[in-house]
Amino acid sequence: MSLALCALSHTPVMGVHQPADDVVDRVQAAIDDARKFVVEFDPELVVVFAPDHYNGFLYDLMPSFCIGAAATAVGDYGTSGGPLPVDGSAARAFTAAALERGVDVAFSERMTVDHGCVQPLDLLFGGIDAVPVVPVFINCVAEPLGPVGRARLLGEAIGSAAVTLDRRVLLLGSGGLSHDPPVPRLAEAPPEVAERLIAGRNPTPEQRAARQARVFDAALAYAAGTTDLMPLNPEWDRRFLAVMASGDLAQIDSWSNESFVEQAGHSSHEVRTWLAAHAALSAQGSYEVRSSFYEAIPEWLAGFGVTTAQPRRS
Ligand SMILES: O=C(O)CCc1cccc(O)c1O
Ligand SMILES: [Fe+2]
Repeated sequence: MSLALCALSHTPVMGVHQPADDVVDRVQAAIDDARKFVVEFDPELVVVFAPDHYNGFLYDLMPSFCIGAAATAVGDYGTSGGPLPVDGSAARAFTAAALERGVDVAFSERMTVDHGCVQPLDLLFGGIDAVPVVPVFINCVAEPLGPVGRARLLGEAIGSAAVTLDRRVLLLGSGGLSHDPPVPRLAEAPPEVAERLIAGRNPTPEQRAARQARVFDAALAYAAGTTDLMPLNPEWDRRFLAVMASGDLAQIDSWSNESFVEQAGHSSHEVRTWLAAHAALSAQGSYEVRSSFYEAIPEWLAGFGVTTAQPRRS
């Protein structure tokens, strides 16, 4: 009956094409601090709210949300691969709680996750084997998306079930903030790309390498200012972080899906993972942000944030 939160951006370009040393040092310090917080909290279960990038969830069947009772990581971008130590009974309890509250979450006994889920586990725990997890997929890229407020309700439902467990549960959000990396979109895709978005599960190593190289190349060009990808939006990012810190999460319900895309890029929808994690934390009562790091890092194609939060001590 104890919750804590860590939310952070993920980016596969980290460690591949680095920004200036002082930026890397500040990010490292923020992650080290978050790791210290997590180690001290000593979670017995980690709920990872994560997006997917057409590795586990494709257009052959695209849910808005999915809770995994068993899961395997694809190991993209050098992140850890293989089976996750999923707590299946917690996953089933969270699913039942969400359904009970009218959030029609999908459920998987064989989920596939990618760097969106695994990078924060690698950064905070040094791998995927350290602590039992429940992966919670939130669709953040595959349009059409439901209204953002639904992610808040999903988080509240899972948090309300998590507080009834007699365990220390870390709520981990992965993604965002403002960013618009070159993720293909079905509406604009030529037939062969559309086919991959619908049915391109398990690419060959060569296909995966080519995709990853395209993202790395885009990052170099973006940092050099030679792309038409939209700029990061630190102002929007700080506004979002302020809402998360305020605890008044329902404010976000009035942010239209179009406004996310226009102001902060298509992949800014990944902040739905932050919203769900904060909403889950609120199930234990009011909370306080313990630490908050933010920096716009074009070299990594990301507005990069790291937040830790805990229930308010009265
Ligand atoms: O592989 C992909 O499709 C996208 C990779 C990617 C790049 C920058 C920021 C992200 O959050 C991200 O996920
Ligand atoms: Fe992402």
